[in-house]
Amino acid sequence: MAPEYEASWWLGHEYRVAKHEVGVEYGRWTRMFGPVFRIKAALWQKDVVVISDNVAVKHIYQNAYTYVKSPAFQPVVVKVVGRGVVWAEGDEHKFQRKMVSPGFSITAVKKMAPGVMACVDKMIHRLQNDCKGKNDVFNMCDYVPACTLDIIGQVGFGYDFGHETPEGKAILQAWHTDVKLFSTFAAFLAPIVIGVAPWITKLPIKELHEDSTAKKVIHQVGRKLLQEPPNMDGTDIFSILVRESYQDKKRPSAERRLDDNTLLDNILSFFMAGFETTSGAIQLILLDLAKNPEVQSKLRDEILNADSSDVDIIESLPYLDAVTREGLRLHPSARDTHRVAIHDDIIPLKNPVLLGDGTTVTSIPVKAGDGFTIPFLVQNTDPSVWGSDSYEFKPERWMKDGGLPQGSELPGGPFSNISNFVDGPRLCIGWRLAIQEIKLILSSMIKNFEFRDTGAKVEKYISPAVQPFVDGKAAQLPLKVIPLQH
Ligand code: HEM
Repeated sequence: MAPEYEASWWLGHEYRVAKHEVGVEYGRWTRMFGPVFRIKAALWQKDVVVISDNVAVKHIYQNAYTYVKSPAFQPVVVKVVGRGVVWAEGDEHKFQRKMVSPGFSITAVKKMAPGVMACVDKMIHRLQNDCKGKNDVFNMCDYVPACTLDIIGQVGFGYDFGHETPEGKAILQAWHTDVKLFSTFAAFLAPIVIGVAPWITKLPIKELHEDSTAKKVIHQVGRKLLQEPPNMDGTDIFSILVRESYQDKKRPSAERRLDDNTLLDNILSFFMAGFETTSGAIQLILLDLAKNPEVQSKLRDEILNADSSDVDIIESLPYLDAVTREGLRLHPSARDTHRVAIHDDIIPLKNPVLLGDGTTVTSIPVKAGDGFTIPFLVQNTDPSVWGSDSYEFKPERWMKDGGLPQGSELPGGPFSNISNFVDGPRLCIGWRLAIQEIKLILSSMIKNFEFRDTGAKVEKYISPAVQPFVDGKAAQLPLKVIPLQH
């Protein structure tokens, strides 16, 4: 158990976790107590087990229908992302996941590359136009999130959600408001109160029932598109999913198809799960590059030498690849994920755990209702696995022989064995698209600009995904931007 004296009498250890930078408290306690320990939950709820033992975490992910997202938050999830794949559990999840997967296949994501590039070019031109002097400082949060939103509009819908369109403006404005709100004490407390008293979500309070701005916009645009015949050549996710269901409608198929509401809720889920996560990771990698000018110029040399706009060539540049892997390792887009067991089970452990009573266990007995929190950054930066420089940004480790730990020492998952996209039946469906976006955005930015650190102390907090903060203000990443002529 994390030290009792560090817990607030009514907020447990949870508020301490939220008040500190992402991963700091989990990391400190893991160093003190090992990869399995308990913390006190807020409002006198059951203790939560914080677990970064890789074998245990894999077990939790692989048994995704035993370890579910907290049912108490479902009404909140519905409000934000609707009843799509992010919300669904059990058989409904299996069904929806199968139906939406064609939208994220290797072939589908490859075909999205020109759309992604068009949005990246728009952002590059915008930043070039805004650069007046040689040493201008820009808040990257005004540029990168607008670009990743634009990308999801393009690849999700084949629709322009650029920052200058009314729809894009409405979603970005709502996002800025939400980011500020999420970092407040009230936002910390609200989900916990809902967890304790789920009936609160049924109270006749307008704000609890009104759809989010993004939900309204996406459904409005989607309904218009659904009136039209399916686009049989469209490479966007919406067209692919409509086509799939359209073909199903014509085929005498026993399989249920996605109804229009579920289809639109899924598109909404891709927006919400895909735009802020990707933009946060890109921004924090840009900060690493600004703080490490020699890495930045090595990367620029590689990009300029390749001298190519061919997406396949850019995506396979070895140093860009190493920068992407290292950047993601250090900057998971979420602080943690939480699961609740719906029936009794036994979780195996990689390393035995010494209990408070002096006994040692090699597995954890689980009772229905037990809660587990998996801290992403702790998993990616374990010094006993990555070495004493585990917190440092060193892309070279991905390139040199023997620079990487054995796969069996790492969390696992679809990309580089790092924790960012989780694993098992609920692993991030958009991970290939995210990697493509990160590489294409970084390569264009580094080719066209030099980024320098301003000396501002940038910190990482959850709001609701990991965000850069300066002086307690959310969505702040000031960087000196110097346009380059080639
Ligand atoms: C760097 C970028 C990204 C990161 C780090 C990331 C991370 C994650 C994580 C950790 C989860 C699991 C959450 C949980 O179960 O607690 C997840 C799920 C999901 N992600 Fe991503 N994501 C990224 C980009 C994207 C993109 C670009 C899309 C789509 C356009 C997307 C769509 C989804 C969806 C739909 C789920 C739910 C999957 C399911 O439950 O079956 N993500 N993502």
